[in-house]
Amino acid sequence: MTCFSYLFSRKEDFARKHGFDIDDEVCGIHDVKLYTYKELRIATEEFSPDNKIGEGGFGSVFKGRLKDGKIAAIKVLSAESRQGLKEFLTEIDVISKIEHENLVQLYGCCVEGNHRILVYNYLENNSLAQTLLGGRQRCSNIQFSWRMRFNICVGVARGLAFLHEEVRPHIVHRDIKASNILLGKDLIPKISDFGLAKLIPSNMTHISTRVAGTIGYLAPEYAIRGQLTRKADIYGFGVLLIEIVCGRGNTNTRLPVGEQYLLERTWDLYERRELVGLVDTALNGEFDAEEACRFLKVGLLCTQDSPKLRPSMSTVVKMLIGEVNVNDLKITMPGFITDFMDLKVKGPQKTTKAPAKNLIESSYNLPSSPDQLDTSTLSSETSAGPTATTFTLTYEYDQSIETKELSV
Ligand SMILES: Nc1ncnc2c1ncn2[C@@H]1O[C@H](COP(=O)(O)OP(=O)(O)OP(=O)(O)O)[C@@H](O)[C@H]1O
Repeated sequence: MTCFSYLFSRKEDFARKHGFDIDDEVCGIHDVKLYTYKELRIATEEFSPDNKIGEGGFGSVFKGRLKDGKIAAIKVLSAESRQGLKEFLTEIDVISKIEHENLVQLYGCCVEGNHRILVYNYLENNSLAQTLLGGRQRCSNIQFSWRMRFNICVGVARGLAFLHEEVRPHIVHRDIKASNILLGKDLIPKISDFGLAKLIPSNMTHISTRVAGTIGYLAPEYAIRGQLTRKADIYGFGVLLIEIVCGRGNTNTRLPVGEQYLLERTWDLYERRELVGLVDTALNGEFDAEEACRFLKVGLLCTQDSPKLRPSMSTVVKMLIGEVNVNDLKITMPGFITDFMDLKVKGPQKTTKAPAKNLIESSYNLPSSPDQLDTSTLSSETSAGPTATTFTLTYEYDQSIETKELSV
């Protein structure tokens, strides 16, 4: 495959040569690596379906070989950014400078014309959703031993701790889930899609659909009151941690009632002191029971209803590796999104309704009417920046329905 990669050290030369509109301010952003559309077209063989490796809410993802020989995952954002070029490049500049063993590396982007394309380090072993949790649709034969799962959980925790506590300003990922954990050749886990929220225009439905689509990972205070803090990511991490130990997704309606919702089941077995019974049977008993139960307890600590009670990610890392003892800690009941509140998430073009039965028992103290919803704390710690997501919360009473719109 022929391939080209132009990296101009000066954006002015690049813009002049390719005829796109870069003003003086944009030219000040010198660190972002820019790819031409032509190079990416060649790298992906005209964005051939044969090179398409996935489709997410943000758009299609292609595999391609860049001019320098590197294999890349090329993510074509499906709508023009609502941001100006300068804001877009500023965000890309921030994201591409974030480097950590457990984060997917963003190489650069293409911003020619209306195109907004992100170029990432390619990871050959798919996501946890497609492998460990893929069920019958698994696209790999990797056998995840206990030691591998241990390393994956600790790696993801380290990556998230880095985003939360070391990157300045802190980054709230917003969408921690199994499909956003990719595995490299050596099975080192890498978190993808961090920092993307700010790049997405308000007229894209993705931010709205992703809330509905990943509801099993959604912290109740985020789903219900739009409070987005690092604690919402920690909740998502807790769900993921339990999934990895149990080898199953958080919701499986084909299982008998009582076993369908993983978090509910984990709490139930914790109270009965039978946590070990949850560990993935595919391990054939070959695991360290003390470690596995510790991981499940950490998962429960992370998903407690009160965000304040959830440990920080750096503490989670210490708990997982045994530097902080979790056995003496009191664990309170997980927060679930409730059955009687139907969460609808609305975008300007489309309204998406979450399936009614993804909602389970609640310990969450909901306001009794939409008017009592607390909107004062929206995005209180949203270092990933504001977005234009509108939630429509629908309250269903006996005969009537009331709605309240929240902008996050
Ligand atoms: N850096 C990468 N290396 C290898 N494959 C990737 C990479 N990034 C994405 N993919 C593939 O593309 C698929 C789609 O990724 P994308 O992040 O766009 O969506 P998603 O995480 O599946 O869903 P959502 O957008 O709702 O979060 C992934 O499941 C993965 O198979």
